[in-house]
Amino acid sequence: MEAVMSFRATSRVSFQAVSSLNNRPKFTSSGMSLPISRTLMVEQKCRIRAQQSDSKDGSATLSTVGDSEGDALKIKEWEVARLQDEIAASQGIRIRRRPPTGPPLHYVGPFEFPLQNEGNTPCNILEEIVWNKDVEVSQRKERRPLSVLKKALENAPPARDFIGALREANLRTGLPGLIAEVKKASPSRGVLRENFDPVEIARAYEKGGAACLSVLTDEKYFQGSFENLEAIRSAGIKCPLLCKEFIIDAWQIYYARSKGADAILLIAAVLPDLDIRYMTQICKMLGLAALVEVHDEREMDRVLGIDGIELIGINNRDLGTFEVDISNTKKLLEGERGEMIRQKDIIVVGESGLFTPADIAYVQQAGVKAVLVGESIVKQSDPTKGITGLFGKDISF
Ligand SMILES: O=P(O)(O)OC[C@@H](O)[C@@H](O)c1c[nH]c2ccccc12
Repeated sequence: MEAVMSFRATSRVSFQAVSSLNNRPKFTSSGMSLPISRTLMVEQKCRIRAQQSDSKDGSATLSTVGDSEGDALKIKEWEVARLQDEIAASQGIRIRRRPPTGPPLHYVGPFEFPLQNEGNTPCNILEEIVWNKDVEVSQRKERRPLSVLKKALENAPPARDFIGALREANLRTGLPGLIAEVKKASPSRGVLRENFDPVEIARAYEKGGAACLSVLTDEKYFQGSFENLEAIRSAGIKCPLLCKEFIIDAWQIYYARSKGADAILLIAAVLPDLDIRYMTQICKMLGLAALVEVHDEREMDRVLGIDGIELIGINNRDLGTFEVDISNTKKLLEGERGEMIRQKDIIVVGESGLFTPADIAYVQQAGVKAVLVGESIVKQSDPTKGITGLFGKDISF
C-alpha cells in the first residue's frame, strides 16, 4: 500500500485501513476507518485536489495510517471481494456478497468526503440476509477454525443417502418424494407455528411418509438453529436431513456436516459458477448431497453447464420479492432444459408454494421427482395428517 500521501494543509484527515471481522470496511464513531483500494485512493486524491483549490491556502493533508502487512492483506482481500462481485454480476447475479463499503452518505467531518457509497443498502431481502450471513460466518469461523472443524467431523454421525431416499420414495409411491421442512418462521410469512418443537415435528413428518427433511438453521430470519438440526439427528430420525442455510463460504459446509447434515443448499442467485463447482466438490468429498437452487432460466442454464450436479431445486418463490408462482417449475422444465435434465438423470425438486394435491400433480406433470414443502404442512396441528392432505392420500409406509 502506498505509504503516506501528504499535502500541506490546514486540516488533516486520516484514513485508516482497518477491516471489520468480515474484512468489510468499518465506519467508526471516532473517525473514518475504511480500507482503501488503489482505485479509491486515486479517486480520493482527485477529490482532495479538487477541494484543495477551494481551501484558503490551497492545500490539504491526506495521510494513511496502519499500513502494516496485515492491513495490506485485508485491503487485498477487500479488492478481491469487489472483483468477485464483478464476476458474479457478469453471470447475472445481482446479490453482492458484502456491502460495497464507504462512509455514510452525509458524513460531515473536517472535510466532507463524498466517497462512493451508493448501494450500501441491500437491494432486497436476499442481499440483506447474505450480508448478515457474511458477518455471522466470520464470527463463527473465528470461534471454530476449519482445522478444528475438520477434526470434529471424525465424530459426526455418518452421512446418509439423500438423493437415494428421494428416488426410493418416488418409486414406492409413484408421487414426488417429499422433503418436509422444519421451519418456524420466514421473512415472507412471519411465524408459521407458535408451539414449535422441531423434534416432534420431524417425527410427525417421518411418520407421515416424508422421504427427507429440510431443517432451517438460519436464526435471524427463520428462527431456526443448528441445535435443531443436531437435535433431530440425534433423536434417531431416519430421514436424511437437508441443512437449509444460506451458504456463502465452504466453511459452512463442514459445519453443517459436523452437525449431522446429509445435504446442503446452494443458491444460484447468490453463488457464482466457480463457487458452485468448488462447493459441490467439497460435498462429494464429505458424502453430502448438494441441492442447487434456481429461480429463473439464466440460473438454470448456468447450473446445467456445471458437471456433476445431481439435484436441482426450482424455487417457485422469488427470494428477492417473495412472489410465489408454481408455474415457474413448469416454465423451467420445458423444452431443451427438460430434455437435458432427463439425459443427465438429474432429480428436480419443486420448491415452495405447494398446498394441495392439485399443486403436487401439476409440478409432477411438469417433471419433478421430488417436492420441498414447508408452510402447508408445518402449520397443521398434526403435520402427519398435513402430509396426507397435501398428497390427497396416505403416503406413509
Ligand atoms: O414454505 P413453502 O412455501 O412450502 O416453501 C418451502 C421452501 O421451499 C422454502 O422455505 C425455501 C426454498 N428455498 C429457500 C431458501 C432459503 C430459505 C427458504 C427456502
